[in-house]
Formats: sequence, C-alpha cells, structure tokens
Amino acid sequence: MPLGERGGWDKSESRYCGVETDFDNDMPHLLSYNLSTGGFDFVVATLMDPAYRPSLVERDASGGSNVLPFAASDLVLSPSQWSSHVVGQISSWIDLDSEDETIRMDSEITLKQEIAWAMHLSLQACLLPSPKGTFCANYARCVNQILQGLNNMQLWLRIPLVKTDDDSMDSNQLVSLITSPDAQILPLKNVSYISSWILVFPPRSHHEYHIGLQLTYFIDSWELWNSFRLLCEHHGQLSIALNVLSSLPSANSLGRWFGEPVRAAIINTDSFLTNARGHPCLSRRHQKLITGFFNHSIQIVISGQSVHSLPGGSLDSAANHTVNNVDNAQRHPLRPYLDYVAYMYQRMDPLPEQERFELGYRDFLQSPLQPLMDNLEAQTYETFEKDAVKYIQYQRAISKALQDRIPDEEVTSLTTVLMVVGAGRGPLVRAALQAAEETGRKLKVYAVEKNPNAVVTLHSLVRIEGWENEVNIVSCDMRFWDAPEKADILVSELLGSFGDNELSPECLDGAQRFLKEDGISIPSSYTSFIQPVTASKLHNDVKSHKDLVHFETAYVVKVHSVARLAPSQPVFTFTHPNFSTEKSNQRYKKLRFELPSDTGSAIVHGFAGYFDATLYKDVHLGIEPSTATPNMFSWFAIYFPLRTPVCIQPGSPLEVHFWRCCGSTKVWYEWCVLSPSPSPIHNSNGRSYWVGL
Ligand SMILES: C[S@@+](CC[C@H](N)C(=O)[O-])C[C@H]1O[C@@H](n2cnc3c(N)ncnc32)[C@H](O)[C@@H]1O
Repeated sequence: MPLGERGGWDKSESRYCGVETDFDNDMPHLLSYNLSTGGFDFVVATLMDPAYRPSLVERDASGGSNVLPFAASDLVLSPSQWSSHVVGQISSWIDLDSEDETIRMDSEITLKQEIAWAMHLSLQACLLPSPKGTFCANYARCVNQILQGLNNMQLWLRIPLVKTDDDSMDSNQLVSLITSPDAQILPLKNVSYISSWILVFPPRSHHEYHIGLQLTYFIDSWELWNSFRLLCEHHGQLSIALNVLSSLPSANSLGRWFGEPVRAAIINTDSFLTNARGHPCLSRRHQKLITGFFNHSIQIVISGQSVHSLPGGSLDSAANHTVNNVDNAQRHPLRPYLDYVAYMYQRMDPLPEQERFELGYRDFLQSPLQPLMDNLEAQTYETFEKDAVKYIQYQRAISKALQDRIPDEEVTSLTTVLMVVGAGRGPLVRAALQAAEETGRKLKVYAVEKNPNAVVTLHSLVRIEGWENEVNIVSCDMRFWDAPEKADILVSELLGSFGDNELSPECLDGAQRFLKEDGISIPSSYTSFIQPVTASKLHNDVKSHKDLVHFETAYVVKVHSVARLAPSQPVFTFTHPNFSTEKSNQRYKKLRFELPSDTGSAIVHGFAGYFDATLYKDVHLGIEPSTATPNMFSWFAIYFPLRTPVCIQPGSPLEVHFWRCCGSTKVWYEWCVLSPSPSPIHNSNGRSYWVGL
C-alpha cells in the first residue's frame, strides 16, 4: 500500500516502502505477511539459505552438485509478484576480498548463483552486501563481470551512511555503533578512509572462549562507494542502498549523495527515537534527510527488530494518535515504523504548480535553443509567454527607464522611441505599452523580428489590440536593419540559460547602431555563472551516446538529482550598450572552487551553469540559485559535462578554465579542469558544439 498520494498526482518511486526480511523458505507466506499484515509494498528478501557454502556441498555420484538451496521454486509467486514486490538480498556473509581463499571462492560462486536466480525471476533489483574490509577490488571485479551480462535488474550496493567529522575515531564512537555493550575495541589498522578494529567479547559463563572479530569502520563511506563505482566504470545499473544509522554526518557531506544514484535508504529500527507516547519517531535531522529522499525518488526500507513495544495499538499516521482497531496478535511488529514513514510522506507540502509542471523535465538533457540560426516554433513561444514573472520584471524595468528618461513635467510633449528587438509574438511590446500607460509616458514602438512566422502573429496582435498608431512592425534581422530613426530604449530578451549563449552580445552589437548615444539597453548587463556538480544520472545519459561529441556539448536541463558542491561563481559579463571601439565578445575566465571542509571528497561530473541579468538599475532577472527570480520558469540551468569525472578533496581546489570563442560563422565554448589533475580541453575549435551566427 503506497505511503500516500502527495497532492493526488505524485507517481514517484518513493511512495513505496519496503522491509528487510530474514530467510524464509515459505516465500508466499513471507510476502503476504509483510504486504497484507505489515502494509509494506515490497520485501528485501534473502533468496538463498544463509547456511549454504558451495565448498561444503557434497557432490552426487555423477559429479553434479545438489539442488541450490533457494527459497522454494519460481512458481510459488507469480511473475508480477516477483518483479513488483521482491528485491533479492544477496547473502550477507559473502566476502570476495577475504584473505581466506575458500571464503573468497565460495563468495564468488554464491554471488553469481544468486544473481542468476534473481535474473531468472525478473526481479527489479538485488541488494549487494557492503564490502567487508579495506579492499573491494575482487568484489568490484565480480560485480563488474555480472554487470556486463545483466538484464534490466539494478544492483543496489549497500553503503553505511558514515562520515566522521575529523579523521580521528575514538572507540567510544565505535561502541555506539554496535549492539554489544560489553565489547572491547582494539584498533587494528588505519588507512586513508577506513579504520579496522578488533572487537573482543569478554568470556561469559556460557562462553568457553573469546570471540574475536574484525570490525571495519569507515571514516567516509562515500570513498568506499567511489572506489567501487570507479572500478565498475560508473555502470548505470550499479546504484546505492544507503544504510542510515542513528548518527548522521554533516549536511554538506549528506548533500553529496543526492547527486549519486541512490535508489533506497535502509533505516534500522534502532535509528528511531521514542516520542512521549512511546511511538517511534526520527530526529529532526533524520526527518529532513528522509524528506530529501522522498523528493529524490529514493525508497525507504525498514530493517531490524522492533525496539518499540506498543501495547495500545499502532500509530495513526495523520495525527500520531493511538488507534486500537488492529488486532494486536496479528499486527506486524514493524508496522509502527512504516506508519511513521507514511506520516512523514503525507505531511510533506504538495509540490507547487510550477514544480509539478516541470516534473517530466527533471534531469532530462535537452539541446539548447538556437533562436538566431533557427526559427522558433509556436509551441516554444507559447511556453515563453506563460511566464508572467518574466514580463512583470521587464515591465518594471521599462517603467523605471521611462520615468528616468522623461521628467513628469514633459510627459505630454516628449515621445520615447522604444524598440523591441527580437519581439517574437509580442509579449514585450505589450509590456512596454503597459509600462507607458502605467507611467503616463508617450511611446512609439518598433517591433523588430527576424522570424517571418512570428511576424505574422505580431501583425495579427497589433490589429486585434488596435495598436496600429503606436507600433511599427519590422520583419528583419536586427543586425542588418536600416532604422529610420534612433531609439531611446532598446528592449531585448535574447538570453539563454548561460546568459550570452543565444548570442545576445552579437545581436545587440548590431542593434546598438540605432540606439541613441545616451540611450538605454534593457537588459543593461548579464553575467553567466557555473558551479561544480555531482550528477551521476546526467553523466550516464551523456555517456550512453558513446561518442565524444556528446561529452563536449552543453545541455539545457532541469537539474534535480545533483549535488551542488560549491557556491556558483561568475564567468562572463556583457554590458549594453558598449560603444567602445576595442570591444570583443571573446572571453576567458579561470575559476577556483573549494569544497566546504566538512563535505569530504566528492566527484565532479560537470558544471551547472546559470545567468543573472540586470534589466535596469535594481530590476534583475535570473536563475543563479542564490538570487534566482522566484516563480520564473522560462529557463532551466545549462550543464557542461566532463569527459572524465574528477575527484576532489576539501583543501585541494578545483581549478577550471572557460573560454568563449568567436569565429565568423559561430560562437562556442571550450572548457577544462587544470587541478587537481588536468582534463583534456573540451570542444576545441567548437568541433562538437557551437552556436550559429
Ligand atoms: C527568446 S525569444 C523572445 C521572444 C519574445 N521577446 C518573448 O519574450 O517572448 C527571442 C526572439 O528574438 C528573435 N531574434 C533572435 N535573433 C534576432 C535577430 N538577430 N534579429 C531579430 N530577431 C531576432 C527570435 O526569432 C525570437 O523570436
């Protein structure tokens, strides 16, 4: 039963909540108990008897092995039950990097047998146990082999969500992670991202001897994931099941995971606190994290034994009150945890209308528009014109410019000549006329547009609105128009997601020929920005084209599952008008980004780009995250990929170089990373991606 309906529309995967179960030979019972009685949507079930070890299997007389100890046969559940309600749990004992060869070989055989069985059942995913020790090369090698021949199944690698704030770990912290209160911890070895410890239980009356076991604690478990996925070459079917523990790393460190392919978050029952009524609940930081998971389609899985006994009944998910209508004897012990997760899901604010509209665009790569070289289609104009906020900002800017240009005492005697260059189907013409009416200024408008199809609509608009006396339509490229008079105000919107990437500078250089020397350009300037991001989905989508061209192309994208690793920084600025004779639209910028010290290391798949434009004086419009114009949806971000993702550490900056290059027929960007290690220069000579003049 899904956790809820968020505003009646949300079809996100995170509506489904799973439960981790022990091995049970009776799969139909396991499923019906957890789904019908428990209310969960799926089980993460061990498929094979945990006692099985290939090396202990007796061979029969013919040399063939015995039947594999999987829970029953494939027929015990229907194909849709297997694929919709079961995630396969790979035996947790496997240790492919054990120093003991028998364990290593047994582990490899078992892993491959279990995955083969899960593929036979058409399961959607299998949960792989966390790597056990300091090294994971052999484990990654086997998984990588499996990935080469995998059907559609996803492999979720279980990763504990652990990062200490400093690199020194004391044994008290470690004790809090384990359940045995009387264990003693002795350090064993420390390497860069992992600490190993010996865990020793003291003798008890019923124990004849000490039990020694090696326990591994990650200083930063992200490093473990990173090694594993690098060894598996960022394979698109290798993803993460984050094991959420009772203590959480810093917010910056957690943020990294939202750019990684996290599919599930496993929350152990002992990570829950107890509220005043004895019910399970989560700390505020955990709640925030879980809400983040919901917003990123990450499914929750409840794991462990019930540690909250609730004699009175289960949680009423909406009000956190007790309800007694469930038969205690039948109640699933983990139901209160599910109820709490459902309560959190239902409590989330519904998505604003704009976000809802944009859901289908999340993390979807699009080619940027080329409004100069191509003619935009009616649908594209239609989308622009729905963005009321953009036109309100323009109208505010034009009003201020008109008031500055014409003093109150001259409003009846002076007429302002305003030219909308790149008028499209006319929304900026309308904004200009409304600004004139609002300020009581007299206006003469020229609407210059090079798209002959948009000009048809412009003529019809002028007729319908009765603007014939105020508006002159010019069907021409602004760069070549021979204007009959000069303008006081030049209004344009030729901005791309990266500001200058739709060639506003080149077009306005042409248009300023017919702007008076003291004339005003709206916008008066615009600046592009970039920031490094982890964006594993975008990286894999670019990679799927298997060519260089796609790695050297910029994309328009509604970035969602990305981790923004450092604040964005300005790249190129253009100011209008610019009557200097020395001017050039070529640009070069070197930038240094530093990760916050508590983030830990991170991987950079590329750069998210934005713009901010000053329309006039204090009226601005933009998408740079820290200053973005609220509720404006005309622009998504731009994404510049890196051919090879770069790992960065706090304290060692990422040095990036960006160029804007201009030729006689095209403009293009080149980019590279210089530090921590040099990347190739991307898009040399605009060989893969350019904007046509
Ligand atoms: C981003 S659209 C904006 C349209 C309209 N102003 C709006 O806000 O909906 C840019 C418009 O400028 C036009 N355009 C681009 N370059 C131009 C040029 N050099 N001369 C004239 N029009 C141009 C395009 O055809 C397109 O209609």
